[in-house]
Amino acid sequence: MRTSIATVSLSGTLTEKLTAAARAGFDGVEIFENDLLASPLTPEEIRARCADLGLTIDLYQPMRDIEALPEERFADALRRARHKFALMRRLGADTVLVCSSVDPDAIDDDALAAGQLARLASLAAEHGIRVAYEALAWGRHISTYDHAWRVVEAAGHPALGTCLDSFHILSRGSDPKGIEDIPGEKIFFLQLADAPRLAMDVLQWSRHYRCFPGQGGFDIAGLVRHVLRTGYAGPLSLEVFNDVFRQAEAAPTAVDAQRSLRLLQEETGTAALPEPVVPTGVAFAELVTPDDRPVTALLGALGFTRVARHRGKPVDLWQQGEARVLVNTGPAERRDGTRLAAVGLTSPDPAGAARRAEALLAPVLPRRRAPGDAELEAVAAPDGTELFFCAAPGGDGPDWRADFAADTPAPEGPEACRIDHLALTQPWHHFDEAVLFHRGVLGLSPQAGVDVADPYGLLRSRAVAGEDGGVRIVLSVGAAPTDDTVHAQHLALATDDVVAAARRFRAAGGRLLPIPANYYDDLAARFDLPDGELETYRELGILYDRDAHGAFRHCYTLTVGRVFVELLQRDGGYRGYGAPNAPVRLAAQHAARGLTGG
Ligand SMILES: O=C(O)c1ccc(O)c(O)c1
Ligand SMILES: [Mg+2]
Repeated sequence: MRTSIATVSLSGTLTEKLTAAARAGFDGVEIFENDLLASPLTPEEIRARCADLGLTIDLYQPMRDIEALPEERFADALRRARHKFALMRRLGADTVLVCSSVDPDAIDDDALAAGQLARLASLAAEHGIRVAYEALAWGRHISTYDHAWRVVEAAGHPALGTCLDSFHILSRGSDPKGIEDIPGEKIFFLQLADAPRLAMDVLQWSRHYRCFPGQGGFDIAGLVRHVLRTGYAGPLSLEVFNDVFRQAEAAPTAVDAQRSLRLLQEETGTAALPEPVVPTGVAFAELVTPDDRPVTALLGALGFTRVARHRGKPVDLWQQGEARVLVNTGPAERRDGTRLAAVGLTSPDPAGAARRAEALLAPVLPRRRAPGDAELEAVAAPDGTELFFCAAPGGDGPDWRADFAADTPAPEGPEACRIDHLALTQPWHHFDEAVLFHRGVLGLSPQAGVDVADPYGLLRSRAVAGEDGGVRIVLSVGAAPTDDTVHAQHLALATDDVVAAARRFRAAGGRLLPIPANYYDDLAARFDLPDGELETYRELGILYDRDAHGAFRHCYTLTVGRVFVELLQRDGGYRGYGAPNAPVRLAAQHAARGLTGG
């Protein structure tokens, strides 16, 4: 199906919006009147720009407060309409959206509304224009889609149809099944927006919190299926009023928008994508650093050993148990402090995973490889993290480990150690995009989001995970401006005995994040822990949590550059990430600023 986007969904000037929409692969746009009014381009120039970019103008909008008016006010509305229709001719737009009246003088009389809409449609038809009538969820007398359709049907004019907007329909709790009672050719336009489930005034909710399908709590695919059953053949068009998108750069927002529509088309069976290939494990995490000493001191104290060196690049492989960390001191990376730059994901089908990522507009990374290096498929996540799709050992596809010349066999650790999860801080404009990306591109399932109080702000976080917990990524975003040392990325290592691991780390010279005594006094009140446990946790700075499945113990190293390490132990199938402890951890990290973990 054709895809379209309303210019109001993107930030910038009209020209910037059009360029971003075209580059992201949209076929058309809805031109918002305010964008046109503020543009230095004439309607003819806008039309030419769209044509050059390969975009059709699918809708011009909105026209407000037209129907169910006292006769003298309606005459004035028709005068306005004549001007708009002349403008639309210059623009080359043939469909106008009329939204239901919010005018205090509007009369609660469906016959009057229908009669006036029919007269408006006659005028439109003289200009070769069609009128798509939409019920605003907060319309004065007409606020539901079925009511708007009854009025359109009563008007009985061929140039008058309805515009369905998923937000207005679902925010009111209307049953979208009734859409199937509308003939497809009378649905002149379909606007799609999702939204988080919030208990608030519907106008505020609509104007500030809409998001792209798949990013909120509405069943947009279900609604689209009803629309498709009518035979609707127009575009799927996104109309998203959102305060964050207004501030973000237009180009990535347009890509996020197009990705959301591709996923929606897959879900509704209107377009196919390469099958999702869910990663089964973390093959490695890669740290880039301008100075490897603090990082290698940290890894050494944690029990890692340098086991191999890349044959052609300044990259070392450090290993402990099943946890593998690459330390990259490559010259290209010298500008930034130490950070988690790449993740190797074990994939049952690396080439298939890359094909899906590409079809969903993930930038495919140029291969920085020397002749003879394994040909790894890699794409960039929205935050710039490089994701490498790695074959399982012995599986199909190139083996990343073949690029490394072993210098030491991996030591047998005293207990198992593996990468439990990676926590990646997102640029704050791209949080919802990041969640949709990890779900849609990688096939990971989002868990419930949590908001964590930070002494100086708020941390929003949401985990995405594979079915079996083999891959877990915690996406988070701090209130801007973000403090890199606290809202750093982290690497969480699971062990079978976190107390022993913490003691060994300290004995090897590592420093753990100090946790305030008040936390332990409270822990004693919350949980009846066996004798001696609390004292051990207090001594080491171990935090504790429990859920319906089991217990969780975890502690943190100090931060090196923009990275720190969490040591953790999951018992009895504990599913979370210790969220109740996050406020204390963040406060402790603020208090520890200036101390360094390396
Ligand atoms: O918020 C509004 O006024 C508004 C305008 C036009 C639309 O299509 C819409 O859904 C909402
Ligand atoms: Mg709308």
